[in-house]
Amino acid sequence: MKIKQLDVAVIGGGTAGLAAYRAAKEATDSVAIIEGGPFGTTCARVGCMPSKLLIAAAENAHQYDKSAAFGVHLGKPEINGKEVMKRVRDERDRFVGFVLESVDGIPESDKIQGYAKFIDSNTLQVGDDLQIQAKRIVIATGSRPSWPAPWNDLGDRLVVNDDVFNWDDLPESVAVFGPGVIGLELGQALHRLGVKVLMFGVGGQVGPLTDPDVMAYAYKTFADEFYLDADAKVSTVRREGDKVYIQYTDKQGVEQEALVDYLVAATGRRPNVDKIGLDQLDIQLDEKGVPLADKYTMQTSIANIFIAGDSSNQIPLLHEAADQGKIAGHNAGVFPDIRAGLRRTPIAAVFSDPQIAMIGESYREIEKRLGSCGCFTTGEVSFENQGRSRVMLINKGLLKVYGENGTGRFLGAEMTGPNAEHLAHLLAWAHQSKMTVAQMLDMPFYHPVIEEGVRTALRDLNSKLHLGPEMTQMCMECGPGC
Ligand SMILES: Cc1cc2nc3c(=O)[nH]c(=O)nc-3n(C[C@H](O)[C@H](O)[C@H](O)COP(=O)(O)OP(=O)(O)OC[C@H]3O[C@@H](n4cnc5c(N)ncnc54)[C@H](O)[C@@H]3O)c2cc1C
Ligand SMILES: NC(=O)c1ccc[n+]([C@@H]2O[C@H](COP(=O)([O-])OP(=O)(O)OC[C@H]3O[C@@H](n4cnc5c(N)ncnc54)[C@H](O)[C@@H]3O)[C@@H](O)[C@H]2O)c1
Repeated sequence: MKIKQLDVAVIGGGTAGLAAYRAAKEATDSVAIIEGGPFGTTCARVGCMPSKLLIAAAENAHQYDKSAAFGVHLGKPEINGKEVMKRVRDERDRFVGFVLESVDGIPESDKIQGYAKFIDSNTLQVGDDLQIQAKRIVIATGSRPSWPAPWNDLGDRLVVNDDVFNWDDLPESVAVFGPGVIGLELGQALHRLGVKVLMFGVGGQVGPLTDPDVMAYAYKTFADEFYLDADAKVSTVRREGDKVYIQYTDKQGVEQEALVDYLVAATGRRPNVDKIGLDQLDIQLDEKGVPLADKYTMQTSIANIFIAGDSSNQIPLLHEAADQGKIAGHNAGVFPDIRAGLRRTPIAAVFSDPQIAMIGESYREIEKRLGSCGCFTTGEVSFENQGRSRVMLINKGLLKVYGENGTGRFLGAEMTGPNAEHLAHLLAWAHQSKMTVAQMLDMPFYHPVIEEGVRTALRDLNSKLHLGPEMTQMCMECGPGC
C-alpha cells in the first residue's frame, strides 16, 4: 500500500472541489485533489451548459409559433434532430475543454485519479493501493440523479439528463417524470423541438416555487403548452419492446395509455455521500445522511473535515458550489484559524419560458418566520398588461415581492415571467444591499422596459406596508403600460 501525506485532501474535482483546491493552495503547497470519474465538472458535462444549449435550440424553433401574431409568417420550421444534438454536444465539449484546460494547469503531483473513501477522519483509501493521510479533508463529491427503484426494469429506456445530452438524434416521444427544475427545462425544450412530451409530477409541485399563487400561474402556463399533470396518478410503468408503456388517469379522470420512447427521470438528485465511508466516522448527519456543516465556514462536526457543493445538500447551484468550495478550501488551508466566508443573497433561475426566479428568502421561509405574527406583506404585478412585455408578446407572468412590516425591508421575491433571470439579479442585489422597498423605488427606471413591472410590484408592496401612497391603477405619470 502506497501512503501519501498531505496537509489538505480535496475529494471531488468538480466546481466545488476545484475552488477548494485553489483556495487551500494559497495557504499550503501540500494539497491534492482526488477525482473518481472524468474531470470536466457536472455543470459543463451534463448540467448548466448542455441544458442551456438544448433550450437555445428550442427557443429558436419556437419563434415560428410566436411570429404570426406580429404578422410575420416564418413557415413551419424543419427541425433536424441530428443537427440539434450535434450542436449541443459540440458546444458542450468546448465548455468541458475550457475546464480541462484549467485542470491541466494543476501540477500532476496534486491530481489523484480514483474513488476516495474514509478509513478514519484523517485517512482516505483511494482504489486498492493508495492511502492518503491528510490533516484536513474537503468533501466535494457532488450529487447524482435519483429515481424510484422499480424504473430500473426499463433498462436503456430509462434516461436522465446525462443521457439526453449524449443523444445523436431527438426521439419521437418521452414521458418526463418530475416537473422540477430539470424536468421543466428539458421537457419544455424537447416539446418545442417537436418531441411529444407527457410530464408527470407528484403533490402538485412545479419548479422550485413555494408561493402558491406564482406556482399556480406557472402550472397553468406550462400545462397550456404541453401535457403536464403535477399531481399525476400513474398506475403502470413498464417496458414494452423498445418503448415504455404508461397507464395513467388524466386530469379529467379518464384512464389513458401511452407508449413513449423514453422515460426521462427528473425526480431529484441525491448528494454523493452514501458510499464514501461516512460510517467510519463519528460525524453528525442530517435526516438524508449528509454531514451537517456550518453555512459560513463549511466545517462539519469533525473539526478537520469540511464539505462543499451539491454534496453538502445546502443549495445545489453552480455559484453556490464555487462559493462553498472557496470557503471550505480556504478554511482547510488555514485550519485551525478558520473564518466565516461570504454567503450571498440566494438567487435561483429556471430557464423555462416563461422563466422562473426566486430571490432572497422564499415565501415558505418568510411565512414560517414571520407569518404567525403578521409581520410581512406581499406586493404583486401581473405581466399580462405590462407595456414592454405586451409589445414583445412575452406578457405572461406574475411577480410577488415580500416586505417586512414596520421597517419596509425587502425580504424576497418569487416570480414566473419575462426576463426573470435579469429581474432576479436586480432584486437580489437590492436584497443583499439590505434595501427597503422605498429605497428600491428611489432607483431609476427607464421607459418602456420590463423592469417597470418590478416597480409596480414594489409600489403595491410599499402601499400595503402603509409606507407609500395608495396605488393608482393605470397611472400615466411614468408612461403607458408601466
Ligand atoms: C441538468 C442540470 C442543469 C443544471 N443547471 C444549472 C444552472 O443552470 N445553474 C446552476 O447554477 N446550476 C445548475 N445545475 C446545478 C449545478 O450543475 C451543480 O450545482 C454543480 O455542478 C455542483 O458542483 P459540485 O462541484 O458540487 O459537483 P460536481 O461538479 O458533480 O463534482 C463532483 C465530483 O466529485 C467526483 N466524486 C464523487 N465521489 C467521489 C469520490 N468518492 N472520490 C473521488 N471523486 C468523487 C465526481 O466524479 C465529480 O467529478 C444543474 C444541474 C443539472 C444536473
Ligand atoms: N436553472 C438551474 O439553476 C438549474 C437547472 C437544473 C438543475 N438545477 C439544480 O439541480 C437540482 C435538481 O433538479 P431536479 O429537477 O432533479 O430536482 P427538483 O427537486 O427540482 O425536482 C424534482 C421534482 O420531481 C418530483 N418528483 C419526485 N418523485 C417523483 C415521482 N416519482 N414522479 C414524478 N415526480 C416526482 C418532485 O415533486 C419535484 O417536483 C435543482 O434543485 C437545482 O438546484 C438547477
